[in-house]
Amino acid sequence: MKQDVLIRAEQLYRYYGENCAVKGVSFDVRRGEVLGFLGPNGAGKSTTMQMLTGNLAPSSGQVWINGLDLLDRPKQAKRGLGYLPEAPPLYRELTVKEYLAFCARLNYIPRNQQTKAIASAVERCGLKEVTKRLIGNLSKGYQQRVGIAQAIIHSPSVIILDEPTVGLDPIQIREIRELIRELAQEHSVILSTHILPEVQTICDRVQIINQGELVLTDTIAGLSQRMESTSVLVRFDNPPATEVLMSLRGVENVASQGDGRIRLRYRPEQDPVDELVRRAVNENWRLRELTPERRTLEEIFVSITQTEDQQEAAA
Ligand SMILES: Nc1ncnc2c1ncn2[C@@H]1O[C@H](COP(=O)(O)OP(=O)(O)OP(=O)(O)O)[C@@H](O)[C@H]1O
Repeated sequence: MKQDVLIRAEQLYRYYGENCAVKGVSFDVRRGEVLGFLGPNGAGKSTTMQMLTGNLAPSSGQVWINGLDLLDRPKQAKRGLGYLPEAPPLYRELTVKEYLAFCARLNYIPRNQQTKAIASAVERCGLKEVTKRLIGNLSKGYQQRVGIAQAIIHSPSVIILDEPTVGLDPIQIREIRELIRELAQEHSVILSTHILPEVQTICDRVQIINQGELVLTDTIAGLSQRMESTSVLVRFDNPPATEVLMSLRGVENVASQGDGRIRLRYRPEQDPVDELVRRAVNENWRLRELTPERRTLEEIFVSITQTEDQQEAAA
């Protein structure tokens, strides 16, 4: 396995009784990468995260962490991993410091290095002011920071965060995202989420899972490209016939919007705007408006994760 692949999942399957929740999921996470694992509720994100962290046995398939087979050598393999589950395992009756000391022991950090490891996690997660407070009395945002601190206390090469901002208020969300970005400078991160902007703002690469299957893997730059315009809204005082617009190179669909505007959809590699403007001038269509439309990430997500019937029902 190449040195810079920190996690490799190969053909992971997981059944719950008859229900196949994860179907043949394979991917790599490389050093320095922030991978967004995106999918609607029930898509199989948590099940996959639990298999990657050794908390749930796959029905079949394999996971390697830093080249170590997770099923064959679970103890050694897990040392390279930090995990923040959807419901972090916090002890509300302990102080932050007591809890992190407990986590340091759980992660087999040698006794003479524990104080340093705790101080570093406290510093990096912005917990300095609250080390003596009971976890149960902290705000949800601070509790999430404590959850992240326990995930990084043993300096793992990969951190897996399952829905880290769910239930937080907008300011806390912004702070936790900022913290994740900082952590990403030293660790590879897998971020499982159903929140699209989270992926856009934090990740380098995204994978979309739907009904247990990976349906898209792309870089954030590639995703931005998919969002580029493939339609344009136009309005003419002297509109040509629909057939004329249909005959423009690249145009696939012409739809009147009822307010005098017309939407032209075209193939991504064949932008018809230059020809349209030229002909509008030459043939006196009296062009009054021309607005390129961008697909939102949300639309791409819906088009990938819903069937045509579902999209029509939602429209
Ligand atoms: N312990 C379980 N027993 C039976 N079915 C389960 C169990 N855990 C999950 N499932 C089912 O497996 C499928 C995938 O669930 P999973 O929790 O992995 O999805 P998810 O993408 O993490 O969704 P969410 O964001 O809602 O947590 C769902 O159909 C769910 O009902």
